[in-house]
Amino acid sequence: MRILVTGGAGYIGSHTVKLLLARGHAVTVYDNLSFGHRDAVPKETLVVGDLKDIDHLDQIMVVNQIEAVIHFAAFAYVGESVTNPAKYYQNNLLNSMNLLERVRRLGIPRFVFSSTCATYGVPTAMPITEDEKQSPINPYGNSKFCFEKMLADYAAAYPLGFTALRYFNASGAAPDGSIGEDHTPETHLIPLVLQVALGQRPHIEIFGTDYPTSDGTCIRDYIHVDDLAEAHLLALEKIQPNQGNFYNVGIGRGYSVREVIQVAEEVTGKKIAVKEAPRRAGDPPSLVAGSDKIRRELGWQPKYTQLRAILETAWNWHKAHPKGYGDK
Ligand SMILES: NC(=O)c1ccc[n+]([C@@H]2O[C@H](COP(=O)([O-])OP(=O)(O)OC[C@H]3O[C@@H](n4cnc5c(N)ncnc54)[C@H](O)[C@@H]3O)[C@@H](O)[C@H]2O)c1
Ligand SMILES: O=c1ccn([C@@H]2O[C@H](COP(=O)(O)OP(=O)(O)O[C@H]3O[C@H](CO)[C@@H](O)[C@H](O)[C@H]3O)[C@@H](O)[C@H]2O)c(=O)[nH]1
Repeated sequence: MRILVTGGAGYIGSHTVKLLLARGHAVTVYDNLSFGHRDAVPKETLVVGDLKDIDHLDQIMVVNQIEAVIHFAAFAYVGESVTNPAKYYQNNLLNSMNLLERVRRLGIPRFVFSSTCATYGVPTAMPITEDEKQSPINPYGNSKFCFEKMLADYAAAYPLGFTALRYFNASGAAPDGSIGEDHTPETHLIPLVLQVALGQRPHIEIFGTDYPTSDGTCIRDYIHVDDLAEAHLLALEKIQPNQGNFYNVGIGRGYSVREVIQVAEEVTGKKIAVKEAPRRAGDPPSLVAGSDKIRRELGWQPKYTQLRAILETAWNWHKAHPKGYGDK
């Protein structure tokens, strides 16, 4: 398939591009490199461009005879979305909407969207199934939720098929050590913990120790980035015109912030200093995936089911690339 990957030079995008290429697809990456990295993708695949330059993007889709779009490009910091919602609605909703409209007009039949468990807000039951009411508690989650609705309306009215994958917490790195997680600024728990292990930070702050969880810290479902990548390939194969599907993608087991730190100490063999800090705005206490639907309907099966194995791949990447891609 000839596939456009927006945000393909980013963390999850680059791992998906690697898998798409390995499976013989023709890939065009469209990324403005605001967070992505030139070295994260083969240079012949990369078009540097911004989603808001919609005519440029349209031209790229026409020239490359695109048959499917995987849409990763977005801003993804939950905390920042609370203080700067405009930035999130502009990029994640308005720019996405413009892309979707061009996709429709060009008659491109397949669209895969990076959604998130942040669309559920504070769920009523755990693990979270796709039937859970979506009630986001931060602007980031709202921006993704609105776009899901737009996709559903488009698929009902037009010959477009889509799959929205609601990722839980992406983590880990390619096992061959070639690509990994490098955000500037870094706000994600696992890379920050590993930066402490590398001696690049004095301690990790634990955001909130009074949550209604087993040890008072937030619980998340950490899913290996290659297992996420595989979900995109399976989704692409199954998309049908006029149909839309929503799937949770997680391993179905939650780890608290303290547990992540403990496993990181085991994997790295280093003591990780911690500092207890107030809660971060917009964080739900616990998010764990019920992913039966994607297992059943797409035959998806995570290869990484233990945090330890996930952290080992992340640690390999961070040890070998202490400055990440070194371009920011
Ligand atoms: N990381 C997670 O745990 C997680 C969980 C759930 C959902 N998601 C979603 O998955 C997607 C990818 O997340 P990620 O962690 O890989 O983030 P990332 O920041 O590494 O990747 C996003 C990419 O999009 C690009 N981009 C952003 N705005 C753009 C624009 N206007 N034009 C062109 N390119 C643009 C960035 O340069 C970057 O390369 C996002 O949509 C995010 O919301 C991520
Ligand atoms: O220095 C830190 C950083 C994070 N946390 C906590 O660790 C957990 C995980 O945080 P983080 O790694 O920042 O991920 P999330 O905020 O859960 O967000 C990620 O996962 C979401 C799905 O859960 C996605 O939608 C987002 O795009 C993605 O950034 C949260 O409870 C944080 O409060 C800390 O305690 N200290």
